This record gives sequence, C-alpha cells and structure tokens, in this order.
Amino acid sequence: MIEGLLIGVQIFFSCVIGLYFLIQLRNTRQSKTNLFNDSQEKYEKMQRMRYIKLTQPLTEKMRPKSEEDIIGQEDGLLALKTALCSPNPQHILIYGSPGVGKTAAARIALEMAKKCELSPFTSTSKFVEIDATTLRFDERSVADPLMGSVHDPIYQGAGAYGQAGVPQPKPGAVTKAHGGVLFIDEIGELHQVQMNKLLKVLEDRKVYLESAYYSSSDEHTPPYIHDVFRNGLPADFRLIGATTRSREEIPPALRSRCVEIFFKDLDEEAIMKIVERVIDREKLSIESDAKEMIPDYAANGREAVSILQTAYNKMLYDKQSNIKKADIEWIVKSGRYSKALHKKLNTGYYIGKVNGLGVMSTSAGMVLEVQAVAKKVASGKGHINITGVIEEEELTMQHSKAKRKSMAYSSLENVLTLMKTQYQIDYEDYYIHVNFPSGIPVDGPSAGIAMFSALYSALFNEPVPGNIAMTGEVTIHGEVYPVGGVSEKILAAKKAGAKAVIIPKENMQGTFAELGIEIIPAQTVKEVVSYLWDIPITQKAENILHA
Ligand SMILES: Nc1ncnc2c1ncn2[C@@H]1O[C@H](COP(=O)(O)OP(=O)(O)OP(=O)(O)O)[C@@H](O)[C@H]1O
Repeated sequence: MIEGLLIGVQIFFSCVIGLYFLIQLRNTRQSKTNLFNDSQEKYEKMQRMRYIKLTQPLTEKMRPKSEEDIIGQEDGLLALKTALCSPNPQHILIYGSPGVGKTAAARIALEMAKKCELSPFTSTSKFVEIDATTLRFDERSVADPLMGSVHDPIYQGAGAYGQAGVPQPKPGAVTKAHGGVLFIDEIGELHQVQMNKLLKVLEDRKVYLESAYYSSSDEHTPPYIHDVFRNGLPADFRLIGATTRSREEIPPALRSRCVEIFFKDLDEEAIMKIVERVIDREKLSIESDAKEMIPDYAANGREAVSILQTAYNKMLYDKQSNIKKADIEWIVKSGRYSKALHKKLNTGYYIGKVNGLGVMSTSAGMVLEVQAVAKKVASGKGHINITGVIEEEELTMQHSKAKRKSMAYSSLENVLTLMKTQYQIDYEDYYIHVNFPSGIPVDGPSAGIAMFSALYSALFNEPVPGNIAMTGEVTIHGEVYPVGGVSEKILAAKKAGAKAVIIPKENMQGTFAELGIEIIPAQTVKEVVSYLWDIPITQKAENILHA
C-alpha cells in the first residue's frame, strides 16, 4: 500500500518536472522565433534604407584627391610629406584654422608615403580618423573608442564569451590604425587622462587592456584572449593630430614627440583658386561678378565650397541657368557671412598711428593698428588710458593658477618708464590714451615698439609713414627684445602692402631676404626712432642703453 503511494508520488513529481521542462522548451522556442521575426523585420527595413541614396554633396565631391588639389599650403604639405615619406616617419601636429585643408592634406600625404620606397607604409596602411571632441571620457573604460575596451562578462549578457565568463577585448582606433596613420582632429580637446594614455601607447606601440575577470591560469580562456592580455594589442601607427588651438595650449609632452606643422589661413587668391577649381570640375555656370564676391566672404576653403553649393541649389530652385551676383548676396545675407578684413596699408603719414604686427591663435600673422593721443594737462593731473587690450590674464601652472596684469598692459608701463627716463616726458603731466582698434583683444609683449612709436609720434608731433609695420618687445632700458612668429608677421605686413618691417635684431634670419620686403633689424628704441624720424643716435643715449 505504502509502496503504491510512493510510486504515485514519484509519478506525480516526474510529471510536474516533465511539464516544467516542456514549458521551458516552448518558451525558449517562442523567444527564439520572436527574436528571429524581430531581427528579420529590422533586416528588411535596413535593406530598404540601403536603396535610398541622396546624391553626394559638393563639399564631399570636392574633397582634394591629389597634391595639386591642395591650394595655398605648399609649405605645410611639403613638411607633411617629408615627415611621412621617410624610413622613420614622425608623429605630426598640424596647427591651423578650421577648413584650410589639414585633414585633406594629411590623407593625401599618407597616400604619397605609401608610394614612397623609403617609407614603411604599404598599400594596406589605413588612415583612421577620429574626432577628439566626440570622444567621451569614460572613467571605467567600459567603452573607449580611442584606446579600446574590455567587455566584461557582467556587461555583455549571454554572449559566448560572457557565458564562459571570459572578458572580451574590443580594439580601439589606436589598434585599427596599426601600420598606418591615426588622425585625431581637434587633438587639443582630448581629455587629460586620454592624452596620457595616448602618450603611453606612442611609447609602447601597443595598448594594454585590463580586466578583473581575466585570469592568466584559466584553461578555458581562448589563446587569443591570453595573448591580448599578456602582450597587449598592437598599436604601431603614426599619429597626426590637427588642432585649431595655439601651440602654447597643447601639452608640451605631446609637442615634444611630434614634428609641428603650421597651415596658413587662406588668402583671397587661394580661395579664388578653390572656387575656380569647383566651377571647373562641376561645370558650373556663374557670372564673373558673382564669382569675385566669394573670396570676400569665405573665410576658408570649406566655406567657399559651401557658398558655391548653396548658390548652385538656389540656381536650380529658381530654374535659372547660371549663378548670379544676387544669389551670392542672398547667401551672404541669409548665412550671416561677414566680409573678410583684408587690411591694406596707406602710403600717407600719420600722427599717433602705427602698424603693429600680431599672430592669431591659428599662427597666421596680422597687421594690428596702434593709436595714441597725448595732451599736456596741468602738472600732476595726467591720466593714462589703454583700450583694446586684455587687461588681466590667468596663468595655469603645474599645481596652481595665478593672475597677472596682461603683457600688453605691462608693455605700456615699460614705454611710459622709457619716456620718463630717456625722453624726459613726465606722463603725470599728460592725458595719454593708447588704443588697439578692430575689436580683437590684444595681448603679449610684441606690440611694445609699435606702442612706443605711436606714443612718441603723439608726444613729439612726429608723423609716422603708414606703409611701415613693426614688432618687438620693449624693455624699461629701451632695448628691443625678440618676439615669436616673426616670419608670419612679415608675410602679413607684405600682404597688406608694407614697404618695410622693423623687427628685433635677434630675430633676424638670412631667409628673410627672400621674402621680398625691406627688413630693418633694431636692437634699441633709439634705432627705431632713428629709422622713422632720422634722428642720429647719440653716444650718450648708447651709454644709457648699455649701462
Ligand atoms: N587648402 C585647400 N585646398 C583645396 N581645398 C580646400 C583647402 N582647404 C579646404 N578645402 C576645402 O574644404 C574642405 C574641408 O577641408 P578640410 O577638412 O581638409 O579642412 P580642415 O583644415 O581639416 O578643417 P577642420 O579643422 O574643420 O577639420 C575640403 O574638402 C576642400 O573641399
């Protein structure tokens, strides 16, 4: 009787367990069918999407394809080729404004290096492009498209590796670029931690990934995974970083590992060539006054191509047969393009007005006007005013931040001291105003001699020739100290129509003779005065200067 009862219970439980597994099996089948149905639906949708194609935008079509297509960047392109077409290609940093051809030139330079016998690049070398502004910094490195990451079993659900409890490495851009070039656009925006990791990879030429789930003694871990964790993922590439930031803003550790190349801002001539190239290739019909307007409003190559693309679309929309001046005027107005300032120097003489020279954050030179007025007032009632300069600057040091008076502001103080000690002008008896017009905030010491000359001209009523430009730092003893970016400044002065440029003697280089403009090296402000107003330098002044 008890035996019969036990058998009954056994049969009952067997039925329950059998039923349970039957339901499980049905559920699994059901979810598999659902998964496949869902996936099939998505797959079909994707196939339909692949048939939809918009035509290639002009900006894409007009991407430079060969060396000849890069306009106005001969020096930059040559420097790129030299760095890459070598048995030991170098890492490169390219500085330059947006849309001046940095990315296009880097691509072309790699293509040329691939054909160069000396270089280790081969036809399979890849150009991997990544934008630092879109690289999100993830402290846990769960997803790191630059360095690569590890999908730990807890993150990846029921995949084969996850089920086996094995961490799965995901190669990043540094590995994808192995054997080729890794191009990082806007490299100056890279997070500090990512920058440090990148420097380490440049050193090691491989990237090490870590995971708490990796065990070197686990026999179930496939050999590929052991190899990755033991020897790292290969990452032997050449880095080309592009940035619109200035050299000073880029970490010195990166700069010291790279050859630095500067791309120029494109002038009207270069932009016109780009415009003509697009018109030619696309067989666009455009009236000549419409064409001539474009370089006045396009600040770079990308803008030039984009204005043309919009003009072409407008022409089609209006059912016209050619692009007219009115179309470009409409684009300029609706796109809020502002007219480029191509400063041209005048040949007249001016009191209290001097052409200084500066360097923009993009390393291009520019002419900066410096104005000064000086009016004698009752003794001790003087007032000093300086406008158009940055008043204070913040310095970031290794472990702290500090503030100081801007260098342009300090330069004026040097000039005032000089006026008092060497020219017996007590500024407390004068109303003095020095102004930098044009709205560009000025800083740095290099406007020193321009400020000095403008103030000297205003104080002594001495007119200054309008076709001379100058750069140099002034000390309180009247010496002219060297400054940066002198060749870019000379080129900017030449483009603006200057007859001569005064520069610090220490900055003088033999190659300046090829620039086709008179260069006047000056060691002291007395020499500047002597050149501008032909006042002989007295032995006395020399003695004061070198005391
Ligand atoms: N120097 C140039 N010569 C010929 N075309 C140019 C030049 N500069 C820009 N262009 C045009 O502008 C487009 C964008 O240029 P590119 O992407 O190389 O500029 P970039 O300097 O890398 O800009 P960004 O810093 O914004 O990435 C090119 O595809 C090309 O059509």
